Amino acid sequence: MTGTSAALTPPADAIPPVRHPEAPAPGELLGAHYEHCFGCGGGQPHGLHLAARAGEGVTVTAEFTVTPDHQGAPGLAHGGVLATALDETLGSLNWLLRVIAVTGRLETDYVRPVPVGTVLHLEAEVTAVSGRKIYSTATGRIGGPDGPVAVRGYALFIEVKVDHFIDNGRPEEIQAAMSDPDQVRRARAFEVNP
Ligand SMILES: CCCCC/C=C\C/C=C\C/C=C\C/C=C\CCCC(=O)SCCNC(=O)CCNC(=O)[C@H](O)C(C)(C)COP(=O)(O)OP(=O)(O)OC[C@H]1O[C@@H](n2cnc3c(N)ncnc32)[C@H](O)[C@@H]1OP(=O)(O)O
Repeated sequence: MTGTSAALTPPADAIPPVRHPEAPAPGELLGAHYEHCFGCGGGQPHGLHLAARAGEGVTVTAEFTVTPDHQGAPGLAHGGVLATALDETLGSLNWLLRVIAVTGRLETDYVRPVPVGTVLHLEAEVTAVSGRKIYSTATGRIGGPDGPVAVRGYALFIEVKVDHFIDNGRPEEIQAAMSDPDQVRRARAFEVNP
């Protein structure tokens, strides 16, 4: 069984997403949005180290290698970790819109078990935008980019300002991020929307 709830159905006045003119070219790696992000950061030893690449339009592809650190049942990926992979891939789409957004709702279908050692091939696209609401979907395949679907994700992201993090994040990490020129550059890039 698959499908999404009413909250993930774009309203009638939703519009197609618009790729930002300065979005990375198709094929370009997006890079981590934060060094200590569990989904994409290089500074998390047991993180997913998910690497997303811009696609055509408002799409991305990403790969995630399931390691023994990601198990739920013996030899199988934990469902919450797979949801994280979907969340991270879906979240990276917002960089192509140059919008900072957080996950409001994420729904998942688990279609096939994902063994340790698997490379999960993810693809995601923004399907619609309505005001601050960004609707997107993703699939994760095993055995190759054209292999069988193992997981599907459907999400609603909500646009926020940088202040969302500054006001809510623990001060230690916020201070460290604000002292990191790369992080500040990335945060500023979001703020110069045309
Ligand atoms: C130098 C300092 C550096 C700082 C860092 C700078 C840059 C960082 C760069 C990138 C980082 C960006 C994101 C991280 C990326 C990837 C990680 C993966 C993604 C995540 O892991 S991210 C963490 C998990 N995520 C949260 O931690 C969210 C917690 N949450 C909230 O913070 C609020 O809840 C919020 C903001 C979501 C909304 O709050 P709000 O007050 O702004 O807006 P409001 O409630 O009015 O909602 C507006 C419209 O969305 C609808 N709506 C809202 N929520 C809904 C739901 N759940 N279902 C259905 N509809 C929903 C309403 O119904 C309304 O719809 P309508 O307009 O039609 O009435």
